[in-house]
Amino acid sequence: MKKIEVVAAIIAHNKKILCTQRGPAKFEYISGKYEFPGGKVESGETNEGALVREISEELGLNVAVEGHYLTVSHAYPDFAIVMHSYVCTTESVEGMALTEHVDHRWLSPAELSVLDWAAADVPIVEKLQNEPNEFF
Ligand SMILES: Nc1nc2c([nH]c(=O)n2[C@H]2C[C@H](O)[C@@H](COP(=O)(O)OP(=O)(O)OP(=O)(O)O)O2)c(=O)[nH]1
Repeated sequence: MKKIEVVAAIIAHNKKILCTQRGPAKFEYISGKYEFPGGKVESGETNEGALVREISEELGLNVAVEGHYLTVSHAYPDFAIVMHSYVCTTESVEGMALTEHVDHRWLSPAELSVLDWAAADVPIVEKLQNEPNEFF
């Protein structure tokens, strides 16, 4: 089975977390799901470098990577992912513009479960809801 390595940003701002929604996708189990923005690591990149690049491309935001949060392995029916999540902060969200997502929400950890998350994200959402953090 194809295996991909992905980095994802838990962007904290004013004690809320940025949640982004994918548009229509090839696989129904990914289509329209909420996720943490990010993407695949390119060759020669560090995880942190890939994350800063992806967030700039997808959202026009300049983020600082504060630290590793949780790595999740998940097998979807057609491919498997290893996803490394990192807590990120940004000084300003002014001028944020979604280039790849169809919706975004800023939610507190307790509110995250109102969204329909990609399956691989569920362990991250659960950790965010169960463990207090200085950022949100
Ligand atoms: N960025 C991100 N991707 C996630 C999350 N959860 C999850 O299952 N994924 C999956 C969806 C995608 O199949 C893959 C991320 O790859 P990607 O964002 O680079 O790209 P993609 O497959 O949409 O696009 P492409 O570059 O292959 O055209 O990981 C998440 O929280 N963030």
